[in-house]
Amino acid sequence: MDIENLLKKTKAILNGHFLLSSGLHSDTYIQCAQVLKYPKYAEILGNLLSEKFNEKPDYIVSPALGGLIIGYEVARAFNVPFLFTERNKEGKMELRRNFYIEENKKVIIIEDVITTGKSTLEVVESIKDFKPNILGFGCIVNRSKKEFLNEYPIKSLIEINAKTFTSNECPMCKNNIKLVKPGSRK
Ligand SMILES: O=P(O)(O)OC[C@H]1O[C@H](OP(=O)(O)OP(=O)(O)O)[C@H](O)[C@@H]1O
Ligand SMILES: O=C(O)c1cc(=O)[nH]c(=O)[nH]1
Repeated sequence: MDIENLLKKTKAILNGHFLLSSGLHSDTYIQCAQVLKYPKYAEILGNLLSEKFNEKPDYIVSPALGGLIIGYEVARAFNVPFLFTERNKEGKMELRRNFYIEENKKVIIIEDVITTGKSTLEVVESIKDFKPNILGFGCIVNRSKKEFLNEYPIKSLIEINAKTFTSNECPMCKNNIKLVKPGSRK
């Protein structure tokens, strides 16, 4: 499947001036909710992402909100439980809702987009007390230009090389283009 074409066709690739989860600015934003709003595409993307891993996990874990749909579809493809983390009032990522992982279980963390990897590593931190055996990270779009995050492999359906800027060096800020914040991080 041509993933770039699918993202374009579903209008998931946006151009403008965006504040990313990491605080960086970019002229490109991949709004995966636009492609994932079609259940058939979500299922196909989940299947394709599951095929990138050669070991079956015991659990898929994703951060809310962006990771929910694709994480669920990858879990469905593997036929394993899907757990999600969410932020508490202080903004700290937590596993809630009585979710737990038995010790030494194989876990894959699934995201919609990885830019800096900060959110993914917050998921790792939030489940570390369960001593998981993390097989790797998966995402629809890898913007990080990395194949590994810490020691773990990043498997993606597409790598997109979109530029990011700090607010000081952002050319869109200099041109007074309105800044849009699509994500949910406070
Ligand atoms: O690799 P990073 O630099 O951490 O950026 C990627 C993260 O940003 C987005 O989430 P966001 O925090 O915007 O929240 P949302 O998914 O709830 O909208 C996305 O869903 C990833 O989780
Ligand atoms: O870094 C982010 O926050 C981010 C970038 C992107 O292209 N899409 C997204 O959902 N989040």
